[in-house]
Amino acid sequence: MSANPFDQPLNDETADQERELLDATAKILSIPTSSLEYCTLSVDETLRKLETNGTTGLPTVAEASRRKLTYGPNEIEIEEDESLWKKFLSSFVEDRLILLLIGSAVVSFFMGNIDDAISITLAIFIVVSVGFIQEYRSEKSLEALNKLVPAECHLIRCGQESHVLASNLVPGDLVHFRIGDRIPADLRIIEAVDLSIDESNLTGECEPVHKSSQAINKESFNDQPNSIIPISDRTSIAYMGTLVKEGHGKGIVVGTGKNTSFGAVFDMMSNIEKPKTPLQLSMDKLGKDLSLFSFGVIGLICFVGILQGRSWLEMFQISVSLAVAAIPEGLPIIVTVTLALGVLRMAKRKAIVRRLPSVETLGSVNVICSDKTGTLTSNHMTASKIWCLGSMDNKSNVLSLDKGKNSNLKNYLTDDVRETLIIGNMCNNASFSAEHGNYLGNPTDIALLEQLPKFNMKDIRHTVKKVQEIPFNSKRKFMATKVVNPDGVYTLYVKGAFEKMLGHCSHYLNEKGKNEKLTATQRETIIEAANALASEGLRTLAFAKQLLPDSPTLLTEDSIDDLIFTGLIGMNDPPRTTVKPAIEQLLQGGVHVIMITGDSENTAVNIARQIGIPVIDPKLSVLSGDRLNEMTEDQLANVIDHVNIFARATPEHKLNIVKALRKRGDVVAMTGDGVNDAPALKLADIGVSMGRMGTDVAKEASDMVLTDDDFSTILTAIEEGKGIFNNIQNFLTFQLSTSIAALSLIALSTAFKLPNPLNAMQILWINILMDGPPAQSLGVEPVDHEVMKRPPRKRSDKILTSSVLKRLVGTATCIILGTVYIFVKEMAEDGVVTARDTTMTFTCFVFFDMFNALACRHNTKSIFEVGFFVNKMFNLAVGLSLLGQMCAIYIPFFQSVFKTESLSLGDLLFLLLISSSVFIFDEIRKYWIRRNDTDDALYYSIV
Ligand SMILES: Nc1ncnc2c1ncn2[C@@H]1O[C@H](COP(=O)(O)OP(=O)(O)OP(=O)(O)O)[C@@H](O)[C@H]1O
Ligand SMILES: [Ca+2]
Repeated sequence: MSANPFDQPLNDETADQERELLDATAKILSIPTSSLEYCTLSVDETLRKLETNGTTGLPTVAEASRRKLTYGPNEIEIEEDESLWKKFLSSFVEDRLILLLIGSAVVSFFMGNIDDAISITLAIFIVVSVGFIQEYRSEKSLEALNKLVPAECHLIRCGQESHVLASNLVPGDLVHFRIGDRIPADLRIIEAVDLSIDESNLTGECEPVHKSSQAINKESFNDQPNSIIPISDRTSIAYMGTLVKEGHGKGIVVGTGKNTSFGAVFDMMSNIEKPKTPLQLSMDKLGKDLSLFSFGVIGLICFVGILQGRSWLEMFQISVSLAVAAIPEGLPIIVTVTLALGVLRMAKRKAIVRRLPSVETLGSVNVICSDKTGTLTSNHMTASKIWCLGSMDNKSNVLSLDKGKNSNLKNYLTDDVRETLIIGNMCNNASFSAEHGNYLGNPTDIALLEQLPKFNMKDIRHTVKKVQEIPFNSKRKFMATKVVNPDGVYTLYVKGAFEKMLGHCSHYLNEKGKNEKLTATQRETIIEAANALASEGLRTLAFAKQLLPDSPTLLTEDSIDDLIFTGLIGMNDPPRTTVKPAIEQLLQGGVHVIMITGDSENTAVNIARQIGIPVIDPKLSVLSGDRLNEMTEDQLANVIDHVNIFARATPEHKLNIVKALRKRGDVVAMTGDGVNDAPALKLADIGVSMGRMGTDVAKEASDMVLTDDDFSTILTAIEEGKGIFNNIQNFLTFQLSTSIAALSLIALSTAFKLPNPLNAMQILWINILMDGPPAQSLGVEPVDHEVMKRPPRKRSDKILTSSVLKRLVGTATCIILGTVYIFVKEMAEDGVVTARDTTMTFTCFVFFDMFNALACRHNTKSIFEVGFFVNKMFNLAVGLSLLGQMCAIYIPFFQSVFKTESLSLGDLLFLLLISSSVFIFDEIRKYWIRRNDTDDALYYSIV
């Protein structure tokens, strides 16, 4: 186990890619930016130079607006690098098959087949346009994804503190940041408490960098090239986009938007193509395999055709069009568009996917690990009970604070209660925002400040001087502040988890304000009282203090000892209302739900029971951090099956639990909001963070952000994920069956020495239907809510399962038989192939295709059950396709292009009758599957 879970390398592959990138970034970062200048200036010099104030920020709003005009908003824009036209034109030459088609048009032209030349040119234009529009859409929707989570920050301007969008910042602004925040601009740090910042996304250095307000001595970097201080040595600068891993501080904005180091690298990053998702990769591979196969078949057809003495130009045209049609070149694009549209749909349902591959993984999740505070509960703390040893002496005697906002509890203010409240006040970093009319900061801290008025007490932090702070973090589980009173007396105030604190307490404060030695029985009483509070689901904090001789020595974590215990406060943080039903549904769908919390065992068990996480026997189902420390990874993997709750977990424990689960082959989703969740969020197959109350660090580490902070949104996301996967399977069935049918049709007619049933133009039209709108519309089929009742898909499961293949071959056979029947029947009537014959065959194939598309809208459910009107885009696409087909048959211009002629209404009806067979057969198949309810019905293997 590594001491610092943040610096564990998470993935070797990405590490390699990152390294490459970083070499390039290093170059860019050596270009001077404002941070280079300001890191060597003192705090005062910085303030003077930027004409701002270190406590109140910029003096006037007007000044801020003026600067915004000069420097622009604090945003990094991506510039469009190529014009649309250029992109469109280049797509003609990028595809080799299209080039071949153009070649064949040119050849036709010179051979005097002007008709053909025009038709093929037109077809090429349509094929390329449809492809281009789809690709453009996919790009646009991917771009839209990047804008979904805007950055925010704590700004102090004209003495007012507020929470604003980071884009509002201008140079000279004063900002406040704390553990878990993302730095909103390049800042010159003017105040730092135990501050370390993770700059790995800028420098690649995993170890967080310790930062302070100390100016850098320029002289010591004279040996560097151009005497430039390396970016990682500017320790008085906090860079935009980096993450606060420890402590808190204040800084003055010195660079915004493009004038930041992040802005400089971002420009470069935006030109780098995103890695493809596993699904996209496997689609690419499938596409390649199919191409190879099709080329083989087409080559054979062409060869046999020429041997039979057919016109080589005709064979060439047919082959190339067949290649265009049979090769599902649109497949990867449709997959991307489907993923991207799905992701946008999820965004509307409040789940923002930050990494596309997660969508595929969502359907396979079989374990959800969730942190408690802030995820299952809302992290809106209210101090609800207070207990002090002196005034209340046994555990059942507690002072309840939930008596309404205006209640007066002054009469209960014994000395130990007062001191406990004072510690809660002193050992506190929340601040009041006049603009918002409430406190900003850590919810625990806020809850403590909100109690003061009930006792007629005031925030007295301004009356003392804070000299040192050991900030709270999840590993330490306490916070300490050292202050000096006006009379020169130093006092240490400590608050934190009671297990951590009690060991360091030697005395307690009695109700009269006297220190007394703690006896063993009294310790027991404190533990009992703490457990009693926790068993009610309250988050329990202990409070203690110590008078220090006026020693200037710096306090360390280990030197804290010999404290005076004053009391306990139980905080209420009820579960979110939507959590319980969500967990119920998850359990029903075969997903194992585990709570991992930094809170105590009793609190965790109480909350778990409230939200329906099964805790049958607390001895077996609950594991605490201490016991986790003693276990090896294998032991952990063994017990994890029956453990539902991990309590008093550190960030490292959270990470190890996820690791152990993944090692067993589970597909793990981890949900969390805090800095303590970040490493686990990153390691999980899907990290899910809370968008509103969650920290930036957690959001940064996660794959998905829930914008409404609602745990149950995960259900929606999983549902969409499963739905998207089904849709991809469906349009794959559609595309491949059409492709196989077209290919086989030409192959058969060649083999049996029949004339070609479809000409080149017709094949290209079919290609547009198959690769274009109808296929795409299958990708946006609304989710069937029943997917949630099915078990998760296995990670290793292929997208083309054997049942998909069976269905595909069956459908293709049906289409081939029907079309061949029409062709042979029409031909037999007059013995020669006329325009009417091919028109009939062509129309028959197109009708088949449309019925096939209809059947492919669902893999197991009857369309009558799914409903004909739920997928509007599908109806539109099919409607337009049919309209197009009618144009091809009845409009003279297109008749000459497609070499068709008008059909009678009777003909059309007859064709509809024949082609509906593919739909009817598939309905029968669905009925049969559902009646037998075989594994096939699930389409997936059971986990
Ligand atoms: N601001 C704070 N100051 C001092 N102690 C705190 C503070 N916040 C929390 N604690 C104590 O530390 C404990 C653990 O907190 P931690 O952040 O590790 O997890 P958590 O937020 O309680 O739970 P979860 O991991 O479910 O979010 C809390 O139970 C509480 O006793
Ligand atoms: Ca949390």
